Amino acid sequence: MTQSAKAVLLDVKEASRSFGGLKALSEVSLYIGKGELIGLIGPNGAGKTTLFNLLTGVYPPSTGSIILNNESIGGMKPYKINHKGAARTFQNIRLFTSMTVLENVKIAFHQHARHSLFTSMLRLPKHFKGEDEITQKAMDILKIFNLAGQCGEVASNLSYGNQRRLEIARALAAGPKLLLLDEPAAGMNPNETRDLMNLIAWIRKEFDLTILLIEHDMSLVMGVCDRIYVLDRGMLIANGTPSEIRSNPKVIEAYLGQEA
Ligand SMILES: Nc1ncnc2c1ncn2[C@@H]1O[C@H](COP(=O)(O)OP(=O)(O)OP(=O)(O)O)[C@@H](O)[C@H]1O
Repeated sequence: MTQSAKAVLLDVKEASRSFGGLKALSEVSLYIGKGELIGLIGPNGAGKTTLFNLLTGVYPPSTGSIILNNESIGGMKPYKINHKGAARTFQNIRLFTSMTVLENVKIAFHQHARHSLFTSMLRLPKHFKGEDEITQKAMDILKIFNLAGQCGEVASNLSYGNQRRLEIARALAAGPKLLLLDEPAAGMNPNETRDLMNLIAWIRKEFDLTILLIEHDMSLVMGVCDRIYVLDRGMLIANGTPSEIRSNPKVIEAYLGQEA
């Protein structure tokens, strides 16, 4: 796909981020077209999570611009970027572990719900209607992730694989246009990983999503992504289809360097 062939949802231009003397990202430019499923790979410390942190407002870029849906979001607060349509999951799962599975998803809906604090505080009829609607919507999402049967379970009681799935369910509840998944299959066994990848491909279509996926498992990224960006030591060293990336000498060198 060329950049002009499809509407661009995310456009990153020469984004850099330094931490003290360390340049974690160096003038990275990339785009993601609406509806694409894009992989982001690179050796340890390449800057993948830092890029996610810039895209979701954890840190502002030191220089450069980030455009989401034709709007500049670089340096916005995380909740604002979330409202603009970008939701993420984390490398280390971040659930409300003492809340139930259902509550974890409902919280994300509440952050986007229309009923006001005023109606909630006064417990007006509109509040209860809104609450019922949110419970129903949360249950619908949990069903997709096969977690409805465990909706009353405290999140920390779920298996590791299910906690990862719940985190994705929660991100979806925010109604994102762009879903950023940071190693969603980390710690899963091969069967869980395969199921998760099928699910990601399915939700992409069902929810009309654009997805950026960080993943270490190369065969998994190659199998599911339309295009792949490769970072190494903070710089973008390649961009292409899975087969182009597989045979790219710079990519092979970066990964061999890691093993050495
Ligand atoms: N908040 C921070 N303060 C200082 N240095 C940081 C910070 N965040 C990231 N870095 C550094 O920036 C570089 C890139 O880190 P980052 O976590 O983005 O890499 P990564 O590609 O996600 O790595 P991994 O695959 O190991 O998760 C590393 O050298 C890291 O130590």
